[in-house]
Amino acid sequence: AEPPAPTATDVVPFEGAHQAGIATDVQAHLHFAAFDVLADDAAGLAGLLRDWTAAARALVSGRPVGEGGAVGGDPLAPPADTGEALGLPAARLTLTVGLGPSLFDDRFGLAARRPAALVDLPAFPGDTLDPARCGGDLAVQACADDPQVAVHAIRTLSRIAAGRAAVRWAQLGYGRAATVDPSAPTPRNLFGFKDGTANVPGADTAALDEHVWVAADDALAPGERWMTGGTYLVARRIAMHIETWDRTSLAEQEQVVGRTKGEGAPLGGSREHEAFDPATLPTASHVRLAHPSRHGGARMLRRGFNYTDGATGLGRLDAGLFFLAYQRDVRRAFVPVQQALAADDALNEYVRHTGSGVWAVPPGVGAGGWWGEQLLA
Ligand SMILES: C=CC1=C(C)c2cc3[nH]c(cc4nc(cc5[nH]c(cc1n2)c(C)c5CCC(=O)O)C(CCC(=O)O)=C4C)c(C)c3C=C
Ligand SMILES: [Fe+2]
Repeated sequence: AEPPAPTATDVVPFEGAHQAGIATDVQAHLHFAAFDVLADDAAGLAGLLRDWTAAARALVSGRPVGEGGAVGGDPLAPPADTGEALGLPAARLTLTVGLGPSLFDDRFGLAARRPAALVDLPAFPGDTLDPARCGGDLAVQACADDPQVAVHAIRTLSRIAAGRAAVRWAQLGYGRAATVDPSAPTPRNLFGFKDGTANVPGADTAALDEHVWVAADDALAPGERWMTGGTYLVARRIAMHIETWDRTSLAEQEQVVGRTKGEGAPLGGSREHEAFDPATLPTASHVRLAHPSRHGGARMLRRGFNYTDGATGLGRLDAGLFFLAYQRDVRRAFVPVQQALAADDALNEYVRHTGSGVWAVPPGVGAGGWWGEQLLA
């Protein structure tokens, strides 16, 4: 039987000034993958990104990829599409691509095109990073309301990349651990607290222009002007010691975060979205230390997901937050905020950073365009 036609509300437009999957209302599921590029020149890299873009156009509209799709091609050849999303809706799938610092080396002749803002993240006190969960020449964030749709998308892109790029590490996530839609109920992280209350709203174009999108007047050097309209992504896989947290009193939990657990109100207040003075919160509380007032007004768009990856082997669940944050300049947002948190955050007793990456996220794709064309065409 023919798969049902995708409905308009199911399909997030692929083309635009900025890539989809950033200001887009957060979907319920994530499959994130970092890739090592195997192609050995810029033409090979550009070819991969063109092929990925063509596949992405089909995937986000709920169509199978390639000639003949999953079941309509040559019966003696492997199907172009793997088939597990046949009959599933487009599920608001978005695919968002990033280019890592390691891409800007001699392999592709891109050293002079590396944006100054694409810094290698410094080591932060307390980091316990696993190199097998760090870095990547490329990253793809697939978000969808159906986990199988997100997994099909990453599987398809990695299949198309055969011989040109290989998955370095990947992460599944669920439960929209942060929201960008202030009118939606704020989702909760695995510590049971609302997460995303003070986020940059995805519909607030002025705030996005100020805090998320790279602007033409960002003093970009000639070689890095391709980033205009783009943004920078930081990913951190943060293990949360939920068993320790679950033995902590409610009062202590609220002191650690700086907000109430039920309503999500700032401590001393009563409503989630009310204004507050961070100086009135406990000194080492997470919200006080992360607050823009301590960081020159810098904000980031948080788009993290909860994860649960089985058990640690030490009788604990391997669970946490796959923190994703988009910002105009990591040197002004993630880096100073994480420096403050790593030094003093009361939450540190309960969390460990185990994976990390930073990527330049090129601007959106126009009609007939492809990911990264501003850099590689
Ligand atoms: C470096 C940036 C941040 C990391 C890493 C981070 C980890 C982290 N956060 C929570 C839980 C909450 N965070 C909240 C607010 C909040 N967090 C950051 C930054 C990082 N968090 C910012 C900038 C803010 C907003 C501060 C503000 O402007 O008020 C909250 C409160 C609700 C909300 O506003 O979203 C919670 C809860 C966990 C559990 C965690 C690591 C596992
Ligand atoms: Fe936080």
